[in-house]
Amino acid sequence: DNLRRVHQPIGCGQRMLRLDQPQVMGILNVTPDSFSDGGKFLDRPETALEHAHAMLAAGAALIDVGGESTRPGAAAVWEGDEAKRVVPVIEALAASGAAISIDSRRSTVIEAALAAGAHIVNDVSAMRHDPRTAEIVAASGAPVVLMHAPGSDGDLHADGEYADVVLDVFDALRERRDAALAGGIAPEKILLDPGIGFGKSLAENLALVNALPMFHALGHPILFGASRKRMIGALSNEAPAHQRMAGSVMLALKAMDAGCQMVRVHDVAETVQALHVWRGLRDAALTD
Ligand SMILES: Nc1nc2ncc(COP(=O)(O)O)nc2c(=O)[nH]1
Repeated sequence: DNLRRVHQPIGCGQRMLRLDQPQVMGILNVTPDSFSDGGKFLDRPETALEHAHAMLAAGAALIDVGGESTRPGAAAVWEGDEAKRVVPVIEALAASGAAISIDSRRSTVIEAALAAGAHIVNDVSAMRHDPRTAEIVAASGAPVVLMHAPGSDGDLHADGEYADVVLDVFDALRERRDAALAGGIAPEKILLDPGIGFGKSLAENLALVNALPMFHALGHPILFGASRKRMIGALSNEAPAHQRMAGSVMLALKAMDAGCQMVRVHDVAETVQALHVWRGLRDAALTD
């Protein structure tokens, strides 16, 4: 039933999001300082909505709305302000029929986002930051992304101490999955994410990317997010964040080749175009 679970669609409001084809999640950071697109959308919500609709038109299956930058060293934002940033955008997007995930670690923000029309919860702390989150997610029936970050509940970028980063992240995700099940969240509502760039060195991030197929053994859809992250800059003569598109697309394809069900990206049009080529090549490999 693991195989069945990872291939069955997940609920997105009245619609279902198919996971038997890789899906593209478009990033909408409504924050002053997210590391690669900070500040563009915070002070003018209409530009945020335009950008979201452009990503949907370019083929994003859903929009991931975040109001707190998770960049290393980012200033903490009061949860009330975080909610004020994301709720209006989510309400407007939901009214237009878009599929939406809320990228937050705070139960009050998650609660407000779900009430505003978000369909999926994307918690970079894997529901460790806020003890109320599991009960809110369970009660809502919303699918939840559990992402690995080694820091304690506060610091997402505390250096992880790994004996073997792949096995340790695998075990940590299994533990968070089990905690979610114990909290009353159905297995088919859980997606997992290795948390590229969160408390991992370049070598550890690369090991995780190369071992992505292993994470299917946990029996849940895998979300992969490396878009514009520092590992790309580190591998491509320190290209600044906004110049990491080719590397981001390559990593998204690598994840899709590894069977990941969803990729979280800034550059949607380019990723979707690459996905079409990837699908063409894959389908050509199959003879009738
Ligand atoms: N599930 C998930 N959520 C995330 N949220 C924020 C960031 C940080 O990147 P951003 O500042 O570009 O959003 N990365 C992830 C990620 O890799 N996976």
